[in-house]
Amino acid sequence: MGPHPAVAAIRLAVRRVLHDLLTEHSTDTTAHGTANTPLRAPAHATPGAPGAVGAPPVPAPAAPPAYAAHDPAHEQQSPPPLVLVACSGGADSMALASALAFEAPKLGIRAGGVTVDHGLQPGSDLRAEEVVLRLRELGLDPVESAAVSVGRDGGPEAAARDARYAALDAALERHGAAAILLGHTRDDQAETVLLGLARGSGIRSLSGMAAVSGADGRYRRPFLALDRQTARKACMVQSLPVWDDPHNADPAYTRSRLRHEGLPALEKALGKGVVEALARTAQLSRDDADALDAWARQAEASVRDAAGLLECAKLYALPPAVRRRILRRAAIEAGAPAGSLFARHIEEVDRLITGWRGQGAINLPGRVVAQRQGGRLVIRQG
Ligand SMILES: Nc1ncnc2c1ncn2[C@@H]1O[C@H](COP(=O)(O)OP(=O)(O)OP(=O)(O)O)[C@@H](O)[C@H]1O
Repeated sequence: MGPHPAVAAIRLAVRRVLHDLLTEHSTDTTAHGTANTPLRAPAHATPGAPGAVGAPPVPAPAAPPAYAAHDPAHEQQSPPPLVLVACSGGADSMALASALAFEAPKLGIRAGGVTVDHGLQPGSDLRAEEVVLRLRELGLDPVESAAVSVGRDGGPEAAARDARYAALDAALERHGAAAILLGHTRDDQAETVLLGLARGSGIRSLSGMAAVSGADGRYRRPFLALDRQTARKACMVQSLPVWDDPHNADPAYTRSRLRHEGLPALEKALGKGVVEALARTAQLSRDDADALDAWARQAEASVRDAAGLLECAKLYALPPAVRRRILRRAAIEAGAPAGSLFARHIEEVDRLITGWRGQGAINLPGRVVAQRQGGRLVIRQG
């Protein structure tokens, strides 16, 4: 008898991502002409992005690729690659850890784990140690807990996230890991899309979280197409103890209110498929945003004069979505911090092009100033 369907689903999701990593690794080393390619190319190509929202179900790979650990000459040259799981001890990342522990050895990949102690609740260090023990029990090695101190920048959620990713980056580098797996699910994706929608800042913020992100694609999200219920069920049937973060239920946090009040209300009004539809929206928006970004990058050269200044008449002729992207890029290049640059800022700069009536300079975050001078748009730090 095969595993429970929920366990099969989490394992398949992780297997796909591990296959992608093996494929990329072998392509990288081939492209760079490395003689001692450490990984054998997989026997099949995985269609679509790893864990991509709305990706068609693919059958389990028939002949899994494997790291060539049996090659003695090779063993001397480099150790097997390492993949880490970022685990809070919650259901999603415990399910992820269990699937990684099961799948990685079959592919000759080493599997480890890291848990971050945010130090935000009394006893969080003890809990982190407990997570470490659980990960070790699953057979992961190396496993560590990383204590961070959470600042205040951008609010409590953003500050905790920044500290967490800094610790995860450091763990990846310290261990020379190929990637870190994160347990974000389709439900998390739906929440992220709604938060983006509420910010009113365009399709990039509707595109939610990417299946692959970070420097060199170091972060992977195998569960983006899986629902939270499946991860919970997989923990239950494998008798994995999970920890419910009280922050997840704390109405002081926007995401928690959305999870416990907003989404249930939407589901009640619009029907059960709303989470899936929002996650699909993320993928479609990401594709659209990528295409528009590429268009803007190409168009940018054609709207600059010989001195590199932006020509207002040429900007005016562009579609607004392309023009605003060029303006945003120019503001960031001039020193405006991307995270503080909102749609309303760019709209104001845009009015220097589309609604010109001699208005003065526009102040942007990061002491950046945008002004129109002699038919040119000048954006620079003041
Ligand atoms: N303290 C932590 N240590 C390590 N990784 C973490 C930690 N908190 C979150 N993560 C990673 O980020 C992912 C998303 O976390 P988040 O808290 O946003 O969602 P969640 O649905 O509550 O996940 P989980 O059920 O795994 O806690 C987790 O699945 C995990 O991979």
